[in-house]
Amino acid sequence: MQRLIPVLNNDHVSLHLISVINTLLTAAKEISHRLHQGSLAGTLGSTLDENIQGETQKKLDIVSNQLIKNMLLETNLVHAVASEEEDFVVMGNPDAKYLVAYDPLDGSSNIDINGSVGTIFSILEKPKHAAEGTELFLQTGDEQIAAGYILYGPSTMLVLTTGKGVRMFTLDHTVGEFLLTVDKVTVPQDTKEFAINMSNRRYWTAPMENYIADLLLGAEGVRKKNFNMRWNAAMVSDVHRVLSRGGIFAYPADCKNPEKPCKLRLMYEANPMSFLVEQAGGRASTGYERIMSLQPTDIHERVSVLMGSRNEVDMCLDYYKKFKCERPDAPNQ
Ligand SMILES: O=P(O)(O)OC[C@H]1O[C@](O)(COP(=O)(O)O)[C@@H](O)[C@@H]1O
Ligand SMILES: [Mg+2]
Ligand SMILES: [Mg+2]
Repeated sequence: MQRLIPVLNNDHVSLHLISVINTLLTAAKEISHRLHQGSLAGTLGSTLDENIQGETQKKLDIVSNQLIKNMLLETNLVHAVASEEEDFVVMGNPDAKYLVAYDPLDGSSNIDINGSVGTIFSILEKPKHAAEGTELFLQTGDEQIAAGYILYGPSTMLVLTTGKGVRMFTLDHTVGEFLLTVDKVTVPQDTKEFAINMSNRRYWTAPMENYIADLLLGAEGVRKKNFNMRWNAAMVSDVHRVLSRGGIFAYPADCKNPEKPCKLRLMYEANPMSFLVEQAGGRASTGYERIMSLQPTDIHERVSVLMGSRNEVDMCLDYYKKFKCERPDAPNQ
């Protein structure tokens, strides 16, 4: 089985970018180890702090964030980082060209129940025009030069794209290396599986309400087939299932809280996952726009997300065209 670095060398990925990715993996191996130790490592549970988005931080959110940030900045190859757990952009080497946006621990409500969690990352280059701080990161998803996630499940996996398809690697704990296990990830175009938090149903807008209602009618309804539902409450593991066997994953804008119509973050959740899904032949949209075409306005902004099997996402988008309604999210909110 091939190791990560020769695979990236074969793809002509620059040595500096390989080094940045490898540094993320060094941090991920440490996070994986701490997760495996569970309560024994003394790092489970919550802190008394909240992040800038008002969410309670788990101890492992903080530990994972520190590990990734410190290791990336120590390479001297990173110009700046933006993290879910950092209020502001953290500057690194002024002469370096890489920008890394990351969600250090995704699905963190799963930590205390020994469920799957992950780390998501998106790598950009410093823009050609002069920019500082937040402004550096305000680039569309199409500008990403690499993106991926590490899934800490029964095995620890890296799923990576550098714009030449998607590959999956599995951490071999005996040698401490990520080995190539799926060379060309392809999302099946059709599916009978959907992933959405059904408890939000009463807050959905008409397009999603009607789309899911038709899925639930199964073989007796207009879709003429039975659908199954899965929800892990960790985007990494829900999208991993979609990349592995197809499906549609949705966290749409809703009317639950007018101050916060969307849950998932554009820069370090939606964009990197969209890059992977599109590179694997799937589709990623807000319901109205292609996610990777959105012009970000803030590093922590949130966005409506529908992604997965191409034909199923297109079917869902037909409902967005058919059922006109007021959008709870203004574009780019
Ligand atoms: O709790 P809900 O509404 O099911 O939301 C689950 C979603 O929230 C998230 O956990 C948010 O990520 P964080 O844990 O990084 O804040 C996603 O991974 C997941 O898809
Ligand atoms: Mg997350
Ligand atoms: Mg997180």
